[in-house]
Amino acid sequence: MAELRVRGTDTVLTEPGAIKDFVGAYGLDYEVWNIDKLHSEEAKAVEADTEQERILEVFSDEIEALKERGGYETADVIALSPDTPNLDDILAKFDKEHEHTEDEVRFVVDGRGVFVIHAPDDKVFDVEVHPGDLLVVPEGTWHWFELCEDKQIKCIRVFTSKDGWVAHYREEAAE
Ligand SMILES: CSCCC(=O)C(=O)O
Ligand SMILES: [Fe+2]
Ligand code: NI
Repeated sequence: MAELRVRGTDTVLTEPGAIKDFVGAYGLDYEVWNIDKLHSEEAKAVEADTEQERILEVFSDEIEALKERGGYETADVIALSPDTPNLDDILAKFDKEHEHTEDEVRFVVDGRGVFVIHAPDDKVFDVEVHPGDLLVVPEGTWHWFELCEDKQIKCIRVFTSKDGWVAHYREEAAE
């Protein structure tokens, strides 16, 4: 389950309902999917050419419902680890404050990471996400992303349009 920490305060939320309510006030969405599905006999029997395809198949019901709800079109799986080539270059795209012109929809399959949200009221809060956590950061929300010390995450990403995922950095906006 996720852990939400409000910077500069003692506020730490771990109860999914409390996290959902807190982020909901800023237009974000948080929910928990049954990650155990991935390790079920049924999931293991899923015919797929790649692990990514198997993951997308196992969670196809949840993904389709999400697409329906949010008007999203496509989904893929991103996996980052210390073995990822050019990991630092990839992380450098995520770890500076930025926004997107479409929602950022991430479901954690393995590992963990921290989405740092810079809210319009200047509150800054960390949402550390773990396997089973779904977080939707709505378009236009200023945020950044960091891996934890284990530098490992595997996420389903759901997009409105693949080229929608372009980061618009705060510096650009300041120009
Ligand atoms: C593992 S998803 C990385 C975070 C991201 O896509 C973003 O911040 O735009
Ligand atoms: Fe982002
Ligand atoms: Ni957890």
